[in-house]
Amino acid sequence: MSLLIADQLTKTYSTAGLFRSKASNVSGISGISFVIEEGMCLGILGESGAGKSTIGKIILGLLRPDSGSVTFQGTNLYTSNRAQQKKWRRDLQVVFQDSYSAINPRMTVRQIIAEPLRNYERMSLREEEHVVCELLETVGLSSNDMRKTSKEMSGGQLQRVNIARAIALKPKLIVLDEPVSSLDMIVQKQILIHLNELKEKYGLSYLLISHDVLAVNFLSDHVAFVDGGKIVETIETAHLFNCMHPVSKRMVLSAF
Ligand SMILES: Nc1ncnc2c1ncn2[C@@H]1O[C@H](COP(=O)(O)OP(=O)(O)OP(=O)(O)O)[C@@H](O)[C@H]1O
Repeated sequence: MSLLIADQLTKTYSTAGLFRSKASNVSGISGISFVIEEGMCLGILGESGAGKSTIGKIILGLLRPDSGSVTFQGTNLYTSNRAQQKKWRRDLQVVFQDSYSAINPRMTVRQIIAEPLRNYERMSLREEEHVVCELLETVGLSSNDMRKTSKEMSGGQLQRVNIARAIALKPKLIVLDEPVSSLDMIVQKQILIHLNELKEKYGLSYLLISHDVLAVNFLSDHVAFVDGGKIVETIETAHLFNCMHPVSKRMVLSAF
């Protein structure tokens, strides 16, 4: 069974025009279908306005599609009952682009990472501290970082904290929404290498949403190119240079 199946997702945004009485429809996404298998990374690659964030929000259960379905571990996200929702919220995690805004600045690193553990696991404070230490080491930070707040960390360190939090409950799938876009090149590479190691170590699956061909090329097994709200081409990353669609070609050629 595939881990996640997105089937014919469509979302149209309507905005009421300032001087118009009728609502006017503007673009969104249409007919978006893809599958993510266990242990695999699918990259969703597209230019600004292509529809990437809309797809990400729908997959995370944050934006109901007009039509189509998202099936995660055999459960339809938008018709699931409370018990099923609790399970998929645990197994489906996210790392966003902007590590600072994703984190409450008053919380310590320990509190940030422990939050999902407190929501889902019953453990003593001592056990919690032990797990947080292990998670910090897993993402290349030190247990001494536990008492720091986000203000005392760099963007790259904070993105590692976000990753530690995302893997704390041993999820099946992580949506990575432009996870390295706000970081400098060297830190980008470090984080991508780390995400790849975690994928191998824990058999994690990723949905990598990005405009960055190099990041997608590094981490993904398959790439779906999105343009104008539609998937225009899906290929194995190993064959990236054989892409056929003009938009895919333009993106690939401009990156290398
Ligand atoms: N809340 C909204 N109201 C109206 N239109 C929207 C809304 N959100 C997105 N859109 C439109 O839907 C289309 C897809 O937007 P989306 O944010 O999914 O693209 P994107 O690929 O994530 O872009 P970017 O990389 O710039 O964030 C765009 O044309 C955008 O203008």
